[in-house]
Amino acid sequence: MSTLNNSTNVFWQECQVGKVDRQKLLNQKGCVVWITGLSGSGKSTLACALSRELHSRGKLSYVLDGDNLRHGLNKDLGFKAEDRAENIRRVGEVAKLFADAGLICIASLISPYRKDRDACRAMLSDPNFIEVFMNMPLELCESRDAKGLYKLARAGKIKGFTGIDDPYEPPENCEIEIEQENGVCPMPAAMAGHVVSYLEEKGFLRVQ
Ligand SMILES: Nc1ncnc2c1ncn2[C@@H]1O[C@H](COP(=O)(O)OS(=O)(=O)O)[C@@H](OP(=O)(O)O)[C@H]1O
Ligand SMILES: Nc1ncnc2c1ncn2[C@@H]1O[C@H](COP(=O)(O)OP(=O)(O)O)[C@@H](O)[C@H]1O
Repeated sequence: MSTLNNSTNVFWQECQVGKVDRQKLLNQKGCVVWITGLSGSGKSTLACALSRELHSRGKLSYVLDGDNLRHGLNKDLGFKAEDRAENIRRVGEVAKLFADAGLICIASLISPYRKDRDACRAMLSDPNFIEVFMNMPLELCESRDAKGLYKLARAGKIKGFTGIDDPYEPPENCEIEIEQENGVCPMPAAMAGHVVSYLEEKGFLRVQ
């Protein structure tokens, strides 16, 4: 039986130290960089390169990777649509906490359904949710097949695999799109640089 929506008679507790104080301490603004795309599109690679680049600039970030979270927080969830929705909802809530802590939270999940990603966007105030679309062709992702999962999906040994027999709905209004240039995928450092430039331009890497 579901116990969702059972939190009644609970009250919000305020604390004297708030987000603005934490941001001053860190000299940065908390936000969520949400990386979406097919398996093998380079989400984790970008997340790590971005976290490394921010670290080298003295900026505090934390990566929430779909694969990793499914080892703990989300180990009870599978890949049917409602499980993916709950996966995204939970990660959205955790990312919101990290952003409130003043961190640049980097979430890298397939997050294939538009409405689930949009619900996360709605959870945060809009400029603080930066959606990055890894727009890599299925053929490239499948040719990489770092984990051998596409092969298993093609052989029918994994059912409901994103891009094969489960849909991926590309974003319609993402803040950043990473694409191949002349048929070549940008290097990880270049992809990270693209996101860092955006964060810099929008004022997330300082507190005035
Ligand atoms: N059916 C199916 N479809 C897609 N992916 C699958 C599936 N089964 C297992 N995997 C592995 O799970 C990783 C995706 O987890 P996510 O939490 O990011 O998925 S989702 O956002 O809930 O759709 C994904 O990791 P990445 O390759 O890093 O994307 C896969 O390794
Ligand atoms: N920009 C890139 N250039 C070359 N290879 C890449 C790039 N991004 C990712 N890869 C390679 O593609 C594979 C899948 O990348 P990964 O980051 O694990 O994707 P995802 O997290 O979306 O599943 C890995 O072997 C990785 O080294």
